Amino acid sequence: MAMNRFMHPRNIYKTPPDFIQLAKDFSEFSKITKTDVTGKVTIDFKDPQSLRVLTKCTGACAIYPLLAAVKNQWLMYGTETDANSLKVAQENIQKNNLQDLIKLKINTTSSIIDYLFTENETVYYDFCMCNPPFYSTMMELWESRSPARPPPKNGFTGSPQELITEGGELEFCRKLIAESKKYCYNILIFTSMIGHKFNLAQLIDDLKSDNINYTHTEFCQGRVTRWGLAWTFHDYDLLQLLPPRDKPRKKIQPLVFLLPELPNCTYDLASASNKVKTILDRLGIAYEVVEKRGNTIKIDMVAKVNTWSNQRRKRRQEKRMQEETDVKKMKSNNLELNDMKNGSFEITENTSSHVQSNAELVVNKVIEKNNEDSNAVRSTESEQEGLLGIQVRAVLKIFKKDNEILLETEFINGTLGKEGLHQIVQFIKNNWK
Ligand SMILES: C[S@@+](CC[C@H](N)C(=O)[O-])C[C@H]1O[C@@H](n2cnc3c(N)ncnc32)[C@H](O)[C@@H]1O
Repeated sequence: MAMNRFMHPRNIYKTPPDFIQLAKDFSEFSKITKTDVTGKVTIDFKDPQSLRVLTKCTGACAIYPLLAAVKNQWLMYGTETDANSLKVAQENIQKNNLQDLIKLKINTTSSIIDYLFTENETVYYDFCMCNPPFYSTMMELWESRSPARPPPKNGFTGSPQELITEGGELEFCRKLIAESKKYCYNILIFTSMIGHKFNLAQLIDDLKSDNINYTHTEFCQGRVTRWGLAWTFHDYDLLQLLPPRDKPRKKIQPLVFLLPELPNCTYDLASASNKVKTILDRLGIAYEVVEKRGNTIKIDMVAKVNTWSNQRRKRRQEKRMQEETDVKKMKSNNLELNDMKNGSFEITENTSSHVQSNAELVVNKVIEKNNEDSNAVRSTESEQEGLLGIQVRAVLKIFKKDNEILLETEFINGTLGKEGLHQIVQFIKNNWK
């Protein structure tokens, strides 16, 4: 679904770019355009090469300083760690003759804004904007899109250094927040673009718990949604930056479950979260406590194999197989005993198969059938393991409210979708004893 109807009121693409004019101005762009039956000029948004040419004609590097300088004549100061990106950005600035408005500086440190103030602590900026690399690894980049979703309508155009940073955008923005505290008087408003909604929620929690004044918004364009986060340490009304949305989007309420009291256990957060962890261990689901503060514990869990569904069927099957093996053993012992009594021959495994009774044949058939079934279960699991994909990744928030311990779940990604997470929650509920 195109998100254009939720576009920010000041989004410059509210008026779509004029592809006919671009094709006239840039011969390279005219080569990738197509004219449809209605005469509309368009490009293939799924083709990375077409997107690369398009972004080249609208400016990919230092794009925000360029837009701010051209639209508002703001003085912008751009920073970049990648020498090549900095070079291309500098060329863009010169081509547009904006070197008086935009200055660039290479950042050779691991800081984000810290290094800007090492030489001069008395520089002041109205605001800072950050477009962080979104992912922590190439793997996360690919896994960020659930295979359950249709293929992306747009190709990826970012290079690895543009898209990847250690700890992903969450840690990048946390670092920016930490550095912002140090330079709270040098910059009036701090802002960052956020690529993942679950990171926005985490960062908002961080700002809230530090009592920092913040606001956030959504950028909707084409089929992409991104989020913007702004915070300040000054007495500044951030809400005036954001006019209310004319068409509010439906808010998805998180799913919250009551975790009842456990027998022989104190009813508190620690016991409840330990129980959740024990159940996740039992399911072989990897997890990490990502937050522990006050009345809240947050667990980031990643299930790579579906170990929770059909548990009852698997248990019934195992029990039946055990009973059948016991029956078989008993019968074979009886046979052995009879033969010993008759003094005819010693039973070996080979000879016993020749003296199977019909009943045993039936038993063996059932065992064979059951083995087939359990192999089928195993092969599906090993196929799933072979895929090395994520079945369900979610954040489990266990918190105390009004003397009750609650579990709130947030689906992040995974091939089994939200249904997979519901099944895990159901498993937790069934085993809450
Ligand atoms: C998503 S890209 C944005 C590219 C470009 N700044 C723009 O807005 O068009 C993120 C960029 O952040 C750069 N980067 C990563 N760590 C940085 C840091 N500590 N300081 C400045 N830039 C950094 C990366 O090299 C990458 O080019």
